[in-house]
Amino acid sequence: MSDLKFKLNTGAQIPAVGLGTWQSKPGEVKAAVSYALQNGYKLVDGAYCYGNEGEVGQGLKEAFEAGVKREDVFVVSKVWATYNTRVAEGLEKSLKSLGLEYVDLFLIHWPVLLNPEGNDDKFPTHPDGSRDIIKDWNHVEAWKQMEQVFASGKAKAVGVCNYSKKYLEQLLPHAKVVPAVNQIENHPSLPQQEIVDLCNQKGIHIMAYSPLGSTGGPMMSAAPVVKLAEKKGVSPSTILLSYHVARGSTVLPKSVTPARIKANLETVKLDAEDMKVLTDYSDDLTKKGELKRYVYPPFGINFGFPDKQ
Ligand SMILES: NC(=O)C1=CN([C@@H]2O[C@H](COP(=O)(O)OP(=O)(O)OC[C@H]3O[C@@H](n4cnc5c(N)ncnc54)[C@H](OP(=O)(O)O)[C@@H]3O)[C@@H](O)[C@H]2O)C=CC1
Ligand SMILES: O=C[C@H](O)[C@@H](O)[C@@H](O)[C@H](O)C(=O)O
Repeated sequence: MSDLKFKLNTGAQIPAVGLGTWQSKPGEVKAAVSYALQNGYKLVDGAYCYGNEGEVGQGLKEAFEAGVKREDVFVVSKVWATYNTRVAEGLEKSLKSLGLEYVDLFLIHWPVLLNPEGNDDKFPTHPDGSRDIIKDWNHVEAWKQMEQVFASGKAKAVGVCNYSKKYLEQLLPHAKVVPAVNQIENHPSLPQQEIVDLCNQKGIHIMAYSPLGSTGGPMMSAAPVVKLAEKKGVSPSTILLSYHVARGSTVLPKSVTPARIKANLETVKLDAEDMKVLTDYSDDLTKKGELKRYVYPPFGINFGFPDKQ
């Protein structure tokens, strides 16, 4: 099902499965990107903050030289929080590293401003080690700049990441361009139904990150996932990835291991009965107050997620 695609509100198509590159180390990520693109992947998800976009660019170049066409690859990058007042500059830096003229999708990585004039380009801190955040900044300002880079044609679509219902409701009344995407952590231990429903209603496509539970893939050992995998005769990772395709979302598994990269492109159809096993699991965790968010960086900000208030 590697050729399965969804439609964005720009009219462009977005692949259902893409390669994640967060924490893919230098020395590994070029090969991972090149291998993925030469083995059926059509989407690569990166970010300035990952510190590896130069190598991601080398992987893209190698794949292009091997015959993969630029127009057949959907490249995603994100503006980092120290660049939220300098979005065009952030995009230029990513384009330069990637060796590209445009990205297919550019996202606000987190709706928070880290001090652009602080003691570090990416992670400025106060003397006590806490993140140097400009507290009175309004995230809608970054969106205004995203609309400008969209108009420039250097980002074929623009969107957000890590937007809760509360943040999206603050943004939408001011948006001339509706975000094409909201990229959020999403898996059966964090279904985020509230924000998924709102995005569906507004025509904002969901990209699901950390689908395996992030580093080490802890979600692969969740009991209902294992049980469903046995029933369907596939691996737990396939179940976790197929869950998003069944929900109409794009899913972003990260791997630098060729066999896993290849395996992660395979999804199976989960019918209503299969999905009920996973939604019952989610509902049970919700009732018990045991939802699990694996990625919650120490910004010290309430982003409005129901599980973190
Ligand atoms: N917008 C945002 O704020 C965020 C975006 N993201 C995006 O989403 C992507 C995916 O999320 P991420 O947090 O990286 O984690 P994932 O949920 O994709 O899990 C990655 C981990 O699972 C392992 N793995 C991958 N495939 C398999 C498999 N088939 N069998 C067993 N183990 C496997 C990987 O190991 P190995 O690599 O060694 O094979 C790695 O340790 C990111 O890389 C990034 O692109 C992620 C977090 C936040
Ligand atoms: O995309 C992945 C994550 O959001 C990652 O970029 C953040 O967790 C970042 O490392 C941070 O510490 O703030």
